[in-house]
Amino acid sequence: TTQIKQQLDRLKETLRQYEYHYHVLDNPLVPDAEYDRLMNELKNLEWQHPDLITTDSPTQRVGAKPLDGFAQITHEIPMLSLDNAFSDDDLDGFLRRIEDRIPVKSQQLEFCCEPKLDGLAVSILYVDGILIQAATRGDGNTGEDITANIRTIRNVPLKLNTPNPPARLEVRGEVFMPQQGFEQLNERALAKGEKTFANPRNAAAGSLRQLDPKITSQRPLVLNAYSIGVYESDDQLPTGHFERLQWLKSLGIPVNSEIKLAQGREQLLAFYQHIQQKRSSLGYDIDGTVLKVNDIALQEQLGFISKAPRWAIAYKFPAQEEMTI
Ligand SMILES: Cc1ccc2cc(C(N)=O)cc(O)c2n1
Repeated sequence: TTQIKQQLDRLKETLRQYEYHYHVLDNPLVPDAEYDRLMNELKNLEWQHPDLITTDSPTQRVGAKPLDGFAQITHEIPMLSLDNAFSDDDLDGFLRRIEDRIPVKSQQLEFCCEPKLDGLAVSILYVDGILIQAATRGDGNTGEDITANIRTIRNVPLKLNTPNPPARLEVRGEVFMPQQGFEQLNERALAKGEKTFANPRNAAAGSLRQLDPKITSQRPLVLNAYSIGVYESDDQLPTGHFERLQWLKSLGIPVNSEIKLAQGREQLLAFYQHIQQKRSSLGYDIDGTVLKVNDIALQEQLGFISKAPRWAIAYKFPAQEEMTI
């Protein structure tokens, strides 16, 4: 069966590369028909040799049966929320509080800037490069085990795209539902006389809280990573947050394409205005931007205020007039 094993490994690795290029690099290598053909070839071969099926196979995204409930998971490192800014003055207060604590003028400081995705924060643990466990943020200290549901999200890799993975890597990110998928889901629900969701965030939350992964698997969910939690490896991580996110992307973890480095107050405001102008054309809901001191050593010096980091701020947009349908 070594012959069969080699054939299975080749098929799995090829499908993983196709998924990486399609979902993470946004640059498909082959037409969907070719991807589907290979996936069916792998499914048939695994059906003939069920004993050779591995948990990281691209065919193993949808769990067998529905759960009775969700187990609780305690986060080794608390998942904290962000302090908010609602005006340029609030942003200036954030910058001043940083300058009060570290001997660096904010004009010289580099920030990692990103759109603030309006979804649910999750934690995904990879051990030796294999997806082992996933949890909701919950109250920041304990969340729900949603591993079976996270596995169904097509842009979440079941195996990291590297020959020497870290012993343990916890990826933190936001799971959201793009607007188009949300509208199609509600149309289908209406047609079937089922309940509709008020907004994409509720739809994403409802989809992740499904006890039956087969239902979650049919929901158009997307993950975008935004930070690293637990990390155990012989290799050091990059010393900047932006560089860490690019490293995650090289491992096959999807990262939002709008994330940029900015230096000083003017460039922060320019990023905020740039994203605000793009907001209606992004294709997914955001409620502002997240601006983080990029240098990890400085983040550690700045630490956290009670529950939110002193080194990051969510600069939110004014509430949009809700469309009354
Ligand atoms: C530390 C932290 C906490 C919550 C976050 C939430 C988002 C988000 N909703 O996009 C992005 C981030 O970079 C975050 N960063």
